[in-house]
Amino acid sequence: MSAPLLSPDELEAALRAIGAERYHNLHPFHRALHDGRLNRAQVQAWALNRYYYQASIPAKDATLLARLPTAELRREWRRRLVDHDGDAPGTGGVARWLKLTDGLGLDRAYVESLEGLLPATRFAVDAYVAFVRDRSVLEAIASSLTELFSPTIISERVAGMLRHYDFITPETLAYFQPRLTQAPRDSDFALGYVKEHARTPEQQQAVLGALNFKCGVLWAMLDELEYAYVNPGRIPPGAFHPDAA
Ligand SMILES: O=C(O)c1cc(C(=O)O)c2c(n1)C(=O)C(=O)c1cc(C(=O)O)[nH]c1-2
Repeated sequence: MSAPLLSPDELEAALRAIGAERYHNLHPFHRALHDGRLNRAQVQAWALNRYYYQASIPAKDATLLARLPTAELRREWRRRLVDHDGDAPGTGGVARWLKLTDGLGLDRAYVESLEGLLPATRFAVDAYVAFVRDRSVLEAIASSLTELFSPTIISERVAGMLRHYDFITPETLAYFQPRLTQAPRDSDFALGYVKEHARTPEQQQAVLGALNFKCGVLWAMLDELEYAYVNPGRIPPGAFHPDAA
């Protein structure tokens, strides 16, 4: 049966339903991270792997920026590059993420070298960048819509980690504070764009597929963190090893 044409609000409801079912706040590794059930080495592994996601976001936004057809859209999207890369050395989200890995006692050169990444982190992040590069502008914009759900998880994470881990301070979690305003601004824009431009059932299904894909990217990263560092705790050869940190 072919998919029905949804009203813009029905499309939004369908997108939100995907988040409610599939967003990575539901993953057991995140639950353990936020509830204080991980040790310092496991938190280090999470931050080290997430660094690759953070560092790749501006590259994925740059590939999309190049394809946006109007100055208005490019102006809107280029803010994301500045948010992540900053406008001077030591500023921006990626630099703030390195404050987190510093605060956890990881060597900065080791983090930036990407040598300790889990294979699935690399595959998942690279797949996200390739998706945004290769799919339609509509799907590329829709794939950023996980950010609709991130303020809730970020609030939970900051409160939970500060409460449960004595090695975490407000300074090390400074990455997250600006995201609480940046993410809603960005996702409101992306949601408005998608509601306006997904006008056929095929386009709407493509948008929903893009969000499903992106939820899978985030979920797959946590699956391998769980497998490697929690249960059964089988670390792939060459990946970050707590004893070596
Ligand atoms: O902490 C999180 O759980 C979380 C999730 C997401 C997301 O849902 O993709 C992003 C971020 N953080 C984030 O910090 C960020 O800069 C970001 C950019 C994007 C994107 O797809 O363009 N997602 C996310």
